[in-house]
Amino acid sequence: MLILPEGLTLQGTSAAPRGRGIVATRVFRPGERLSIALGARFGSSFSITAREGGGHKAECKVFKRVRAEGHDFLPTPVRALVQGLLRPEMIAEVQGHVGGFRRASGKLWADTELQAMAALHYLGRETNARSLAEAIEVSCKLQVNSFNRLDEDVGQTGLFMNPHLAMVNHSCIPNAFVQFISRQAVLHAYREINKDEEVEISYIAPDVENLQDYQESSLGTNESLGATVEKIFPLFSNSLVGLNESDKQKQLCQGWTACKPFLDSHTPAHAVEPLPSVLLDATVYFGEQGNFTSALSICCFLATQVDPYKAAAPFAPQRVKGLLMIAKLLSNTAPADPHPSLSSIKTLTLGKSLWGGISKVLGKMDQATVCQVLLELVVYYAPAAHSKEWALFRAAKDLLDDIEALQDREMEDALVKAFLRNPNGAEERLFFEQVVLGPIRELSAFCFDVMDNEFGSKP
Ligand SMILES: C[S@@+](CC[C@H](N)C(=O)[O-])C[C@H]1O[C@@H](n2cnc3c(N)ncnc32)[C@H](O)[C@@H]1O
Repeated sequence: MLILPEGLTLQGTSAAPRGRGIVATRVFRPGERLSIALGARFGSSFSITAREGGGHKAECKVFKRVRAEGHDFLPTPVRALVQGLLRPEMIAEVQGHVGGFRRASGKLWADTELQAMAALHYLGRETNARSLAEAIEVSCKLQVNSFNRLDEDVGQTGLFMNPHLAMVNHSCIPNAFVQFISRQAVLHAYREINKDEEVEISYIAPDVENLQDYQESSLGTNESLGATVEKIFPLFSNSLVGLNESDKQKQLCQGWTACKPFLDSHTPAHAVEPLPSVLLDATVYFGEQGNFTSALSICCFLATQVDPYKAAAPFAPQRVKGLLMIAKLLSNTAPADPHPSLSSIKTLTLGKSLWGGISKVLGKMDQATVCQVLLELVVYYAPAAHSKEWALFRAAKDLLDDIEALQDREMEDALVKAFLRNPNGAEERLFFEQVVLGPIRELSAFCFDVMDNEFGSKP
């Protein structure tokens, strides 16, 4: 019997077309936490020598068998299944749709069967029709109900299962989303949720850790890319990981060409894939090269022309990340130098007129004030996007401290504080439009030229 947190109730039956679902019994404000759930972390494929303490005793025997066969590694789905079979109570009430898996694709069913056999083998259990059926059911349950996520300790993919969260149904227009904080999963309202309204998350939203069965590709958080802009780029994309510079360029040229139909149509569709992903990859590419100016104009475009359409809530995690990214890049591009030295090859590859245009905007804008406002927005929205424990929240706080320590900014600081106190006041809006939004829009206008310049011009 599931006992849900205050404000939520379980409705429906597993026989209903959508099965059971979670319904709000009171109003939740946008960004408000609906629940914090502890869950079982399954899988997390790992090197056995690295982390085997602290688990279920029976798992030690599994590790011994794996090692005895000359392996030091158990793939995530098999380890997850081993753990699921050892803790059946965690998944007793969730759906498995075994029939659906059997009917789905040959490969999915063959993988599921193979994983079930491997798990039984390493558990030392006999493989007969009954044990195989049990293992297959547990595997299906894990695939239907687990969140696919990275393990922050080891940086590898694992699964997260919580019986409450497993009851949340999918919507392409969700009213809630899940964020992971250490071992907890936090369910936030994405917009206002009314009493008696069903709580729904998107299983396919790229920014939240997705339910595993719907996740074909993920953005991931591979920290190894973080050498350039203090580990912030990896929060965006990892699809170029492992490629050398020339292959990255080639992949981006292909991606940029694939984007052209979306740009050249009468109604440009900037939030439609592959454009957002290609632009994200391009920021990683430019960032790795130290070409922060190009990365900046793309990030400004994403923040103004893409993210607000992909995620309407201003506290949506990707939007908060985008704001911090712009602030970081601005601090890497200041002060603007109208005559870049010959040594700044990456800047010169932009071409004289493009560089001239961007540097003119950088030269006339008040970069410290823009940074300060963006960082204040990050600090304001981060708790609703995630929590105050979010690395982005702390990074923004640290940068804000640096800005506040700057000398001779009393007037600018007062304007920022006035805006924060009353963002809808006429003068304050004007300040935001002219000092912050204006330059960001101007920088975003160079995005396509920057892309054309590096990845091929318009046909
Ligand atoms: C994580 S479970 C959600 C809880 C589930 N309804 C139950 O009763 O256990 C995912 C399963 O719920 C059902 N489901 C979730 N969202 C749905 C939707 N929008 N339309 C139809 N079925 C949905 C599908 O059967 C899916 O495999």
